[in-house]
Amino acid sequence: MPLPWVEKYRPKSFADIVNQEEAKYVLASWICAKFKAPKEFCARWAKKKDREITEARAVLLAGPPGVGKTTIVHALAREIRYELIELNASDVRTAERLRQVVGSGLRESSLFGYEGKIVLFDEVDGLHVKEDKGGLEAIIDIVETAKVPIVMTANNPYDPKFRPLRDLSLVVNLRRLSEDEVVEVLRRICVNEGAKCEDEALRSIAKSSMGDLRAAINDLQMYLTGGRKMLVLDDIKRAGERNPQLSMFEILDRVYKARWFDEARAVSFNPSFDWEQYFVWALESIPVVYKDLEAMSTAYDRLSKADVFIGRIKRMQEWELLPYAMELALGGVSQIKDKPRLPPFIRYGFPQRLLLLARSREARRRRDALVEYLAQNLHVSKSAVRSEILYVLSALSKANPSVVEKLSKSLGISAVDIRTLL
Ligand SMILES: Nc1ncnc2c1ncn2[C@@H]1O[C@H](COP(=O)(O)OP(=O)(O)OP(=O)(O)O)[C@@H](O)[C@H]1O
Repeated sequence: MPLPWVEKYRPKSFADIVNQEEAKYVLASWICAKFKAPKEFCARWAKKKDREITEARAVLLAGPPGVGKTTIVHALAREIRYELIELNASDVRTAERLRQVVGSGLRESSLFGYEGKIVLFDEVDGLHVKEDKGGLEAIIDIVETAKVPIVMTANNPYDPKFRPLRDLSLVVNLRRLSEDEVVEVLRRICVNEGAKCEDEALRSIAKSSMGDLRAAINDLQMYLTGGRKMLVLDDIKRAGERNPQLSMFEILDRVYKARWFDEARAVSFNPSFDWEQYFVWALESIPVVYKDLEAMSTAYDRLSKADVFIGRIKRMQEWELLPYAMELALGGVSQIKDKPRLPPFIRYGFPQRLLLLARSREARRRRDALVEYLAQNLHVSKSAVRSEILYVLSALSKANPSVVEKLSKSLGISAVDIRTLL
């Protein structure tokens, strides 16, 4: 599977982040005033001296989607060589778990030689004040007591429910990117991918992204899937028309807009059709296309039946069953009784699953490093760690959570790192 370009081109340093200078200066000034940070970094970026900034307990980055809120914190952690502890609304949902993760995570030193830790609460506005009351209170509690930098992000922090959190934090607004800025980033990606992209085509993508760089990059990747090296305005206008090298965007469009069963099934005969990718995309596109619950559930039902076939095919290597799976996954998803009228332009999104896989790469890398570390120190093989020791540890730690703490002390590994393994 290709790496999503939003991850591939996620800026690694402050300098690479496009046009959020004010936010960079404020964040850097805050970090440099209150925490340990490299001199060169502070000399370049810490330009603000206002007390409001240098004394704030936490920073709340606010702004529309896809303008770099999460990216700026990742880049900051890298610049100051801090370990990033990233949490989102679902982690925060149970206050207990939050305390566990953040509490011990902040106490112990890290296995990987970082200078410190920085906590990112991503999308705090994803919290529901009623259901997640404990979560919001826990964040406030942590902001009030923590000794490490805490940064939060939100699309809309002005909701009254966040008042207490807002009062404790320095709110930094990130700007929506201009059309020219988006075009500039897209142009650089085209050059890097060795693709010739017409300026007008990039401008058209930028226009419809409305300042959301993530959406624009996803769109560009969709237009250039399958190793295409050329993009002209006509491609964008024509998306959906016949073309032998179909992008996933076009494949989905053809499947959903097919007028009869055979037309949908015929999409699989196209040389660029990749059924494994199609499954991932179809799974997330169904609710985008079918707003009607009945239609949505029928489509999911057919896709799940196709998936049962795929499971059997993989287990028993009975490839002759593949046509049945394809009929269900293509014709079945497309031809639905009383099918609702579809809009002329459907905005398919890049599958979150692929994005998550890319994002969790770092977590997987760490897990591997830890398994190796345990294997070496306990003088057993890595597979023994994975198949036996982790299992025993997980059972023991459920019965008695202090086991993890003890192990953490005797091996000198952070308890959080151990917990990620269990
Ligand atoms: N200012 C920027 N400069 C360079 N790239 C950016 C910028 N903003 C966004 N991007 C690109 O868009 C992707 C998404 O950005 P990011 O996840 O930081 O957005 P966000 O503001 O946190 O959005 P959301 O609120 O939806 O989480 C990044 O991986 C990066 O490729």
